[in-house]
Amino acid sequence: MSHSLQFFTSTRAPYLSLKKLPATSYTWFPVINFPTKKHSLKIIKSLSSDLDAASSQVLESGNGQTGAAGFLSADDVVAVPSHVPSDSGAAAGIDVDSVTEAELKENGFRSTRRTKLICTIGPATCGFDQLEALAVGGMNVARINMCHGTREWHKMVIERVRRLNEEKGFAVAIMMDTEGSEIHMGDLGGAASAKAEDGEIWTFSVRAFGTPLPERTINVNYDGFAEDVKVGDELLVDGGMVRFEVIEKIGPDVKCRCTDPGLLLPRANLTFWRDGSLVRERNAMLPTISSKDWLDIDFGIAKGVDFIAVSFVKSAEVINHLKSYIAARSRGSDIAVIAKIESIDSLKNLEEIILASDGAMVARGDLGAQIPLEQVPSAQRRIVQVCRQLNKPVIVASQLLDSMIEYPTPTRAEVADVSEAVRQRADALMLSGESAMGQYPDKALAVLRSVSVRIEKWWREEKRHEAMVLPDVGTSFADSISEEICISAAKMANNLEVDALFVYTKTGHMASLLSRCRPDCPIFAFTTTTSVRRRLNLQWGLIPFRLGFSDDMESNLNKTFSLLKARGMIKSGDLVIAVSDMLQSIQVMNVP
Ligand SMILES: Nc1ncnc2c1ncn2[C@@H]1O[C@H](COP(=O)(O)OP(=O)(O)OP(=O)(O)O)[C@@H](O)[C@H]1O
Ligand SMILES: CC(=O)C(=O)O
Ligand SMILES: [K+]
Ligand SMILES: [Mg+2]
Repeated sequence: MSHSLQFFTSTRAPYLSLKKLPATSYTWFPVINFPTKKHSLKIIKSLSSDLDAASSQVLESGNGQTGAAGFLSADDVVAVPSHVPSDSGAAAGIDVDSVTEAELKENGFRSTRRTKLICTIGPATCGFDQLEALAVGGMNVARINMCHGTREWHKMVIERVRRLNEEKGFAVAIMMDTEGSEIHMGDLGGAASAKAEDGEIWTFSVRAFGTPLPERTINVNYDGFAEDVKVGDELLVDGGMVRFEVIEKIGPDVKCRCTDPGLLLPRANLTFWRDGSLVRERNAMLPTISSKDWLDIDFGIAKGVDFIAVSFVKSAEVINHLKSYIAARSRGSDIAVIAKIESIDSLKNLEEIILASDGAMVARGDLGAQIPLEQVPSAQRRIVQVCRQLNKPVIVASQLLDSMIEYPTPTRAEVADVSEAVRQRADALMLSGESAMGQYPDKALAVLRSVSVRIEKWWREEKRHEAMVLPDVGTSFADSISEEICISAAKMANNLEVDALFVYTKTGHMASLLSRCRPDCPIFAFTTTTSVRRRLNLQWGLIPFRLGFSDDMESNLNKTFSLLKARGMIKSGDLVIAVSDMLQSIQVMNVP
């Protein structure tokens, strides 16, 4: 197969494009930014081996710096494979993914994206190439939702993400999201969806049916359902996507009339309301972590997932319990526990839950089914603020770009919602159905990316940061020193307009303290293990590198400078502030 080489013009410069290859496997490099003549030739040659003779002659005569026989000039942009094999991190002694590297080289430090992006993986994105496209598009964390799919399927996704990291140098972390034991519908007997029309009578039942299910019948997972509901209650599917009114109870069957028609999806969440409030009968006693969840958690520990997100957390106790369970089972590797805030109880006990957790998720889908919708934005704002104060990463999730499940562009309202989450400086934004089963997963990710970068830039330029009181979160004197160092270093970085903050951290703690300050410049976080590197990938503004380093900061810095310089990621004269876990000091220096 030969690939044709094309020029097409844009407002900026002529671009070279490689046809017949998926655009996602390429990174666009401006020619002037090729770090060395040797580097550019290597890239060009590795491409040209696939090109037809005429095009490859053109390319082989080019050196990328001075123009190729009149074809390449300093403003041209060429596509290069987004992973250049000879550039692999391990060989060079430092691991960073090729996408971040290209972004740093192309746009400079200031323009790198600070907000992290999470994609829920589903049927639309579980192929290796699809996962790679998401990683190239900026996915920092892949989420698997244990509500859906089989264990075999989850295993396959985890293995593919790990292989992607190993082969292509990414640090995509894996988040496993538990099912939880709230009330939900069954799987619709295998159907992808079912349409409920206005006025139709449907039966909700706890009885076990064979497949196919009787017509207009829905299974409910909670045995006490028929006893707890009353005639006249309102039954909300997925927080109001479809509504029913309970008209009759016949033993285990509950007959309901559809009052708001819509699409029923498998395993959709169910809530029932009486006199305008959510009814919480015995179901409030259901365990947060069900027996099925414990099996899933064992699976997650065995597979070494990076994060476990716990659905419908009600108290700090369940988080503490899970953390000690993980500590006992997975010696050495520590899996971070994320509390999903999606119930009334979790809002009541917010501070203590977040304090006990390693991070939180504003799970707006279910939250909006439990509290009035108009209260969701203020709850989001409060959760983001508490997390930042307590130094825990926070994720804003659900319906960010819901219309993109079906359409290639977002609504203006969705863009405004994403902008607000970025403006609140949440650590991460999450795609759900948009990436799991939508038509345009890559486009949705690209929207999150471009809106994040734009809003972050605007906010930096306008210097509009909300000054937030950052209380002392350390429990020891040494912790307090680290906090003070990070707060001072971030302030100095802003005032001196430095190019980057460097942090050398074994556990990642010092990096998170710097991230909490949300400085203007990016934070290069150097850590010794790949697992800490992956975990740091959830936190605002951190560019995680894996690097072997010692307690001698002088030699660490020299090593870092020479490695990053060799790869064109920093240059002589760049102003850097360095802090470390080992040495409690702040160093300000120009790259030699
Ligand atoms: N592994 C999967 N297999 C099939 N479909 C999936 C999978 N993961 C997600 N989906 C689809 O994407 C939709 C949105 O995903 P999402 O993770 O938000 O689930 P959810 O059912 O809304 O539950 P949750 O409240 O836990 O987020 C789901 O309703 C489902 O249709
Ligand atoms: C993400 C999730 O669980 C929710 O929004 O409900
Ligand atoms: K879930
Ligand atoms: Mg939920």
